Amino acid sequence: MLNYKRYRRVPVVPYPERTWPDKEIEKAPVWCSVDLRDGNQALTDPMTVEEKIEMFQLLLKLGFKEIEVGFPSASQIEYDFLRKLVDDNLIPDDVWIQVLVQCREHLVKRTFEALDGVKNAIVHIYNSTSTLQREVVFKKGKEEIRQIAIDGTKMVKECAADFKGNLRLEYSPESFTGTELEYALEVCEAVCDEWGATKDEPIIINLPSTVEMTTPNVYADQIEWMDRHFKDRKRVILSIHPHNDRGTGVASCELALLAGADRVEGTLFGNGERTGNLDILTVSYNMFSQGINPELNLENITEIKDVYERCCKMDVPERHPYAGKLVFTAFSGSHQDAINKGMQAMREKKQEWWEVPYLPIDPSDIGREYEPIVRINSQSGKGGVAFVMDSEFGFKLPKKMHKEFADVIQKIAEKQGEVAPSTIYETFQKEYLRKLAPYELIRAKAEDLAESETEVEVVFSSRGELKQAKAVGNGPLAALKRVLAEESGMDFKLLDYSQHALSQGSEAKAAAYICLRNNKTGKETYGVGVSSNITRAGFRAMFSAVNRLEEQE
Ligand SMILES: CC(=O)SCCNC(=O)CCNC(=O)[C@H](O)C(C)(C)COP(=O)(O)OP(=O)(O)OC[C@H]1O[C@@H](n2cnc3c(N)ncnc32)[C@H](O)[C@@H]1OP(=O)(O)O
Ligand SMILES: CC(C)C(=O)C(=O)O
Ligand SMILES: [Mg+2]
Repeated sequence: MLNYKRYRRVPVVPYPERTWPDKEIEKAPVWCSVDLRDGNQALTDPMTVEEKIEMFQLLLKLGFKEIEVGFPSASQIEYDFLRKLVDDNLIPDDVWIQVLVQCREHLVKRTFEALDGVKNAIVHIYNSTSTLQREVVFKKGKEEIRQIAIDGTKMVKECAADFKGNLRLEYSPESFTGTELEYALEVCEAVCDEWGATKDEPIIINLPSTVEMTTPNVYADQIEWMDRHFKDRKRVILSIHPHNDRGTGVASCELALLAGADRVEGTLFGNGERTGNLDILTVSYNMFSQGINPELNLENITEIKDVYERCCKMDVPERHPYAGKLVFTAFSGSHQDAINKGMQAMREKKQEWWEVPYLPIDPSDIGREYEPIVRINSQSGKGGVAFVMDSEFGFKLPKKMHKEFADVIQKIAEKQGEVAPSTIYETFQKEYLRKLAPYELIRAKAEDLAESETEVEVVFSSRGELKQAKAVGNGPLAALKRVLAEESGMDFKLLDYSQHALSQGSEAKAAAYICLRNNKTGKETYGVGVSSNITRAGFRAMFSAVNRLEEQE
């Protein structure tokens, strides 16, 4: 039996004054990417300097203005990377470079050496404040732990005196979510005071869920509580740094934004320690899907994914929100049908806003235009097959024909699994366009004899024998029907005819669809013809339908 009794419930914060549940996200926060630090420190194979540069360039392209580039005092690579950014002049003037360091003197000094020449720097210090870490890691009481934070602030202050660029301090009470709120506030206020933070020179107070321990509403309560208890809220930029241990990092972030956070730290695709950091892309695309400008350049998710996979040597899972290979694809019949109808309705209404069942956003808005929205397997239905024929090949099958053709594809799917669009098209050709026996049209001529009287003269092959025949009808198709009824000996009725252009311009082709019913058996079938000449397309469709009827007899 699962030994759940080994675990204790994390106490929630009693905070009935909370206001966040009535709020909405209305604008993007300040984003800070921690890919090159928190993401990088969690990789099996941390990024090389070259990979870090490629990732840095991507982050700039995406529009991040605050980027935590590493922990320069931790290793030579981290140090060298920051130096390369400075020496090669790779940092735009409007970008803040953030670096993480423990509250230890030699590390802070080394960090400032690495920062020499940076125009805008955020020095991020941290120490763990949680009950557990105080006891088992630091073996120190509250006073001493608070002193680590104050001492760290002093160390930064000292080094800052000689720093030439703009400098901002960030302080994180690491493992904030495992810390008593009053105590976390006390430590943060001590840091703010020591630093001398003011409204004009604010400090970043970053409240991480270093380990996600509770449901997102509890994190939101913790953030709102802090937001409303700072002595001087204006001197604080309230930042959050959610992790994703319970798989609810995105929800935690969104609720914490409602609760008053100004700034969000996270990574692309949620890379980071254990189950990762907050996925900034998902939160941003969620905003975008609600008509809010995420203030990041996210038009090409495929490029973002490529760079991420190359630099981090990790794969984005197929079901990952917005980026996963399968997230805009429907396999199941009712979804495909609804998507097909929704897209059609959008086109017909010429509607500006996006509203398609099962597709929260238009995949092409984020660079996902080349992947199929609909893929066919044995769970698919007629709407899906019709969608593929239309979107991939331009054939707008008449509604009544959807089932007939989908039944053919279903049999293939049941035998072999997924059916690729190319196979669907080959089957369509085999079943309709190249259904050339026993009767094949060679050539035909139609001449109007009177207002509703047309004579058709047709040369065709019948079971391999070349034949010629003439007939009159109230239109070319009616006349041709007579020829083929005579030749086949079948009694059939023309139930439906439709056509549409397949392509534009001088090479334009038309597709024609004809539905016949065999009066003896009651069976109905479609035939399809394509030609640059609309009458010939109709004739071909008639031959195709008659051949299919005869096959069924
Ligand atoms: C939640 C997070 O993501 S926090 C960031 C974590 N990231 C990293 O640690 C990656 C980079 N870190 C490193 O490369 C190394 O840890 C270094 C270079 C920073 C430090 O290396 P070392 O001093 O050799 O080892 P280590 O990190 O184990 O040091 C632990 C000591 O620092 C103390 N310490 C840990 N964190 C802090 C802190 N934030 N401030 C002050 N002291 C700290 C510990 O109590 C311990 O002290 P002790 O030696 O008296 O027991
Ligand atoms: C350094 C801090 C902010 C951190 O990464 C965490 O607590 O997760
Ligand atoms: Mg972290």
